Formats: sequence, structure tokens, C-alpha cells
Amino acid sequence: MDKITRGVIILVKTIAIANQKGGVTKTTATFNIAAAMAEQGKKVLMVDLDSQASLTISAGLEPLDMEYTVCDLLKKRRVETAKCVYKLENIKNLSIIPSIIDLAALEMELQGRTSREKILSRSLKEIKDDYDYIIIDCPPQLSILTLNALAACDYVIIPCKTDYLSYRGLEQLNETIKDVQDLVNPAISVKGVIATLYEKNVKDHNEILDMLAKQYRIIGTTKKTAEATKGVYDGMPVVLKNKRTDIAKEYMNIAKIIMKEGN
Ligand SMILES: Nc1ncnc2c1ncn2[C@@H]1O[C@H](COP(=O)(O)OP(=O)(O)OP(=O)(O)O)[C@@H](O)[C@H]1O
Repeated sequence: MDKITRGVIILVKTIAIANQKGGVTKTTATFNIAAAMAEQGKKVLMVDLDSQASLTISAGLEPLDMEYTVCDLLKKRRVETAKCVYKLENIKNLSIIPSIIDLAALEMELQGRTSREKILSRSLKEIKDDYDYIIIDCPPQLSILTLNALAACDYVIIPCKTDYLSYRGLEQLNETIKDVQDLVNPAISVKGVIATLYEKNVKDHNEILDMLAKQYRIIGTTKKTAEATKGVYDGMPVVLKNKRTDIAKEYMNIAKIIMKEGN
């Protein structure tokens, strides 16, 4: 995982943002953390591994207009990884491997392949040295795509809504991560949980937040707020669009925690 530049070893960190539950703000967290790191001068690559392509669209790209997407990395006759990387015009230091709806169909094809959970990892190796961080936005299932992300990453960050069912869903995710650790990627660990869509005035949210904090390392708590999505039409995450909001500050703080502990 190391790259050597003029004799100095720099750790390259690949991070999976994962939770098999939908709507827990995986995509929003990926874009904001990646943009915050890029703003701090890190070279960051985001990988959209969800066929809904929300990250791709949030970044201001049209999935159907892309010549190459993450599908081209995963299919049998894959293309060179660098061809699938697009630099974002409006955010310095930030690039993306976009997704497209075709990824849903490709998932079926992946099931029949040898070492099917290591396909993404092999492709990312080609370009890993070009980035300080690679952040993978996982789909909302424990599918072969999520397994590919877990096999390719150094650690996982789990966004979890502060409600009971989301809290309970973490058990299943942790079991999957343990399996991946035993069978495919011994180096994987969970960096922490981001408690998301938190509402201070909801009693249950406070109880779940306490329960989460007892069991997991909370690296940030993001409140439910309309501010979070305001830049989505012009391809800007709130962390850059409206830096003074609480949500932007929280994402910046999470990015700083990761960078401080990363290298
Ligand atoms: N802090 C927030 N407050 C309110 N809404 C938010 C916040 N963060 C994200 N959202 C909105 O919540 C919805 C779900 O967010 P997002 O798409 O990031 O979740 P996800 O976990 O990636 O979803 P999926 O599992 O479907 O891919 C989106 O409409 C997003 O704009």
C-alpha cells in the first residue's frame, strides 16, 4: 500500500464508505469527505460503485455521456484503469471513476468469474500511486460489488442513521467485514462510524447515538439539514459550497481526522 516518492514513503489509503442500508448518506459522505481532502491539497479519487450513479451525478457528470465508467474496469475485457478516471473541472485535486445503470446487469456477470471479489482491487492497483486517497462509494446491498470494495480497501467508514433499525443493521455489516478479513483482505479494519441524519430533538436519536458510541468509534455526527444538499445542482458538495454551515464543518472535521491518522 505504500508509494515511494524521492525516498519518502507515503501511505496510500483506500477507504470504502459502506452500509447495506439505503439512504444513510453514503454518497453525501463520500463526496464531502473527498472534496474536503482535495481542498486540503490531497489528490483524491472517488469511485462510484453504485448503479444509481448518485455520486457521478452529484459531481456534475452525466453517466450516459461518459465514454468509460466503472463497468469498464469490472468486465472481462476491461480497459486501462486510467481511461476511466475523470478529473472534476470545478474541484481541484478531485477525480472520479463514474458509474452507470449498466452496473446492475454487470453484477450478475461478475458472479461467474474467478476471484470475483478481487476484480476492483486489481484495477485500482494500476493507478493507486497517483493518489493520496481513493474513496469508494458502495451500493446499498452486501453484494459482490460491496465485497469488491471491501477487498480493495484499507479501511471502512460506516455512515449509520441514528435510528434503531440502522443500528441493528450494523451487526450484519460487521459480520461481513469479519468474513472479508478472514478470507480475502486481512488488513481491513473499521475506521469508525458517522452517525447521520441526527435530530437533536428526537429522543430515540439521542438514545441510539449513545448506543452507537458505546459499541463503535464515532468519527462524526451529521445533523439532518436541508443545507446538506443545496449544492447538488451545480456539482458542489456543501463542504465547499457553504463552508460556514455546521454540516460543512462536521465533514471537514471528519476529513481531518482521517488525514491526521492516515499519513
Ligand atoms: N445531512 C443531511 N440532511 C438531510 N438530508 C441529507 C443529508 N445528507 C444527505 N441527505 C439526503 O439524503 C438522501 C440520501 O443520501 P445519500 O444519497 O447520500 O445516501 P446513500 O446512503 O448513498 O443512499 P443509497 O443507499 O440510496 O445510495 C439524499 O436525498 C441526500 O441528498
